[in-house]
Amino acid sequence: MNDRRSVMERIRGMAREALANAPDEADSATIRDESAKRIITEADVRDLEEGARLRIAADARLTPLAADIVREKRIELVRRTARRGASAPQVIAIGADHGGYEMKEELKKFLIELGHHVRDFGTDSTAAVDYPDFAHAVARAVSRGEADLGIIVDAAGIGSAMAANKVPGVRAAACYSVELARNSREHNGANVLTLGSRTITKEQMREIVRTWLSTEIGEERHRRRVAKIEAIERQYARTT
Ligand SMILES: O=C(CO)[C@H](O)[C@H](O)COP(=O)(O)O
Repeated sequence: MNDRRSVMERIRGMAREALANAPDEADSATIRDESAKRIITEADVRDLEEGARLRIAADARLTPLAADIVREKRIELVRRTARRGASAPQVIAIGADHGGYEMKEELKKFLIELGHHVRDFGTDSTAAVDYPDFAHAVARAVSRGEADLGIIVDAAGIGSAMAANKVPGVRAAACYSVELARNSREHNGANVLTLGSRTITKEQMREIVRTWLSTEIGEERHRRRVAKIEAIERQYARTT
């Protein structure tokens, strides 16, 4: 039974990945597709014609020279954005305190249904614990690259965000709605989501998580601002 379920999950995951990678109708006129690259260099753009369209990954960066050529030749960059609900399988670290334990268990089932790999950092019951311990464990996994993203649940979702945001490289956002979830990814590149089990229903949790996972950071201006957040972090980083 478990084998059958895991085969079904893998098939669903592959279908989602294929959908996410399929070209958009609107992209059929794209002259070149460089969406597999994270860095677009001069070599990728120099032979494109004036006004050409170039399809690139949502989080791709352009070297200064490539950016100059794009500007000069008025090349249209078509950034690829993930379709709603169509995120590729990822490793997601999850955690909760006693107030978030039950919702964390629902969340775990939901993430597995979506085809993601879950690393559960506890807690494992409704016995009272301290949320910073669990928020820290999830945030550290994201910071070290042991998980792609993290989701933490406590009663309000606020304390866990505060704790997680102390960990270098973590941008945790407490989201109470689908709109905030989308905004936290598109504008702020949030890599940790915190939820308040007493502020949302299980159905809202699923919609918030689905949206959060299937939204990527958007336009150049948002990435520039996130880079500034990172620069502030570096400014205060201890060297000893
Ligand atoms: O929401 C939280 C942090 O943001 C905690 O879940 C909340 O503070 C726990 O409180 P209590 O010990 O009274 O259950």
